[in-house]
This record gives sequence, C-alpha cells and structure tokens, in this order.
Amino acid sequence: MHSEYSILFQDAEQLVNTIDFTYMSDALTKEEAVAILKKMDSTKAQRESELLKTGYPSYTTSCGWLGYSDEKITKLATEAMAEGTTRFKMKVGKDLQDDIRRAKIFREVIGFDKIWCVDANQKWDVQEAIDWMTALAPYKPLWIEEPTSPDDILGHAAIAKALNPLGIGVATGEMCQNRVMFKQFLQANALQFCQIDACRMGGVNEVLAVILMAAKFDVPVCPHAGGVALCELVQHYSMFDYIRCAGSLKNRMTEFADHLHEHMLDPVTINNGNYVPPKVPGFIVGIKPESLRDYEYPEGPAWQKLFEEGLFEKE
Ligand SMILES: C[C@H](O)[C@@H](O)CC(=O)C(=O)O
Repeated sequence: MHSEYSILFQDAEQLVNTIDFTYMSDALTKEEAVAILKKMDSTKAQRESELLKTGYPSYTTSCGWLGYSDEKITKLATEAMAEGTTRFKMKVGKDLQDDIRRAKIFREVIGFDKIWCVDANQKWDVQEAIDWMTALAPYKPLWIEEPTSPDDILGHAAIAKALNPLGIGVATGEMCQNRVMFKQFLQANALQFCQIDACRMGGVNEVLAVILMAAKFDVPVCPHAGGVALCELVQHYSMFDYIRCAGSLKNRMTEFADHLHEHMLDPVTINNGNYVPPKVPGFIVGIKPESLRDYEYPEGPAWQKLFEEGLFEKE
C-alpha cells in the first residue's frame, strides 16, 4: 500500500507544508499538526498492515432510503448483515410516525448491538430537530446527520447540547466547503462526527487540514459518500486518517452507498463490511469509456431508450 499512498507517507513537515493554515491557527497550528503526525509515525506501519488485512469500517446507507417499503428495508438490512455489515444509516425527516415505525423495523432486524444512525438532510429547525430526535432516542441512534441548515453552526451546537444526555451525537459536513467552517463546528462542539466530502471541499490540501483539526479535537472523521464516485475517492482519506492522524477506528466508519460502482474503472470493494484498500495507485476516479458513451446526453443509447420509453423528453 505504501507505494499507492506515497504522498500520504511523506514526512510530517513535508505533508504539513502542503496545507494552508491561514484562518486556522486559533484551532490548529502548523507545529501542532506536525506533532500529531509525528506522534503516529512510530506505529503507522502496524496500522497500514492492519488495513491491508481487515480493511476500513464502512456503514451502509443503501437499506434506509426514504420511500423504501418496510419489506424492502427488512430485506436489504438482512442481506447486508449476511454480508458482514454491522453499521447502518436510515433517512428520516418526512413523517415522525413513519420514522418511528421504520426505526423499530431496523432495530428488530439488526438488533441493538449494531451501529444505527439517522440522516435528516437539513430538514428541521433547531427545536424541531431536538423534539424529533428525542422521539427516536429509544432506538439508540449513534448520530443524527444534518439535522438543520448545514450553515447553522450554532444551531448544530444547540442540538448537540440538547441530545448529548440522550447519547445521540451530531454528524455533519457533506455540504461544508472549507476548513474555516469545519473549524467553527469543532470549536463550538457543534458536531461529534466530522463528515468531510471528497468533492465539496476545496481539494486534498483542504481535506487534510480538516482531518488534522478533527484529530486535535479528538472528533471521529466519518466521511460522506452518498453520491457518484464519492466512495471511490473518500476511502483514501479514511485510510490516511487512520494510519497517520487518528490512529483509532473507534466510532470511525466511511459511508458506503451501493449505487453506480459498475461504471467505475476501479470500483470500491467491500469485504465483510469493510473497505478493501485500493491497489490502483493515485487518488483518481475513472468512469468506464462505455459508460461515458452510453450515457452521453442526449445521443447516448441509454438516453435514447429513456426518450423512446417516454420517461424523458429530449430538450
Ligand atoms: C444522495 C445524496 O447525495 C444525499 O442524500 C446523500 C446523503 O445525504 C448521504 O448519503 O449522507
């Protein structure tokens, strides 16, 4: 793995020099970042070999999308457990009684020994989020993701404070574009799970800054990956975080959304609920030429079929 992750195995000073610390020094200084990396150096090879053996923990969102029938949730969660998955996320926020019923189904299928999280995708106001999650607390969600506006840092802090006694953390970050926003979330104790997104952040350097800040605040990084090719990209960050920054897998897991991987040149592999470290060098995602050809708008055969079936009208 070392060859594929060479940039991530640079010495601490070299790696830290790739990060812009402007606006960050009240949360993490360059010297603190170097110290975090150096502290992990002596044991990083051991964590690298562990990852190569067992992989990195994933959680699945693919069983709990809004609109899935009770039967579909039961079927998919049962199948996921049979494949070794022990961490799950369910979408919430449309109807409370519907969420309570689906939460009950989830816990009946997976039990209370598995990790189960919920995601509201920015649906609620602050007090509404607190009330709604209080009603779901008996089902023991590890976190509520995006409970309110992704820009409302103080709102997230109020929700986190109110839900803390119930053992529910706040997760957010998929809409966060930069290190300054994450800095404030961390300083305000407004998130307990840091969900960097590989494509919404301003590049590798920006993500490395947030991973190092999260390590300083001892906040687990659990990357968002519920979109096209995000799993393929973000797995690298999780493995870097484990090997060089956090050094722990406690409450750390990377989202796995099981769609569209068949179009990737090097699709992610999940084995027994864990991401298998990629073997292809580089931080890249390639889409198969045949997929690009078939889905090119509007002449690609996939679009032509949709037009013929009347599902879409050609503009
Ligand atoms: C599919 C969208 O990107 C979004 O619903 C994914 C998401 O919020 C998540 O996976 O978390």
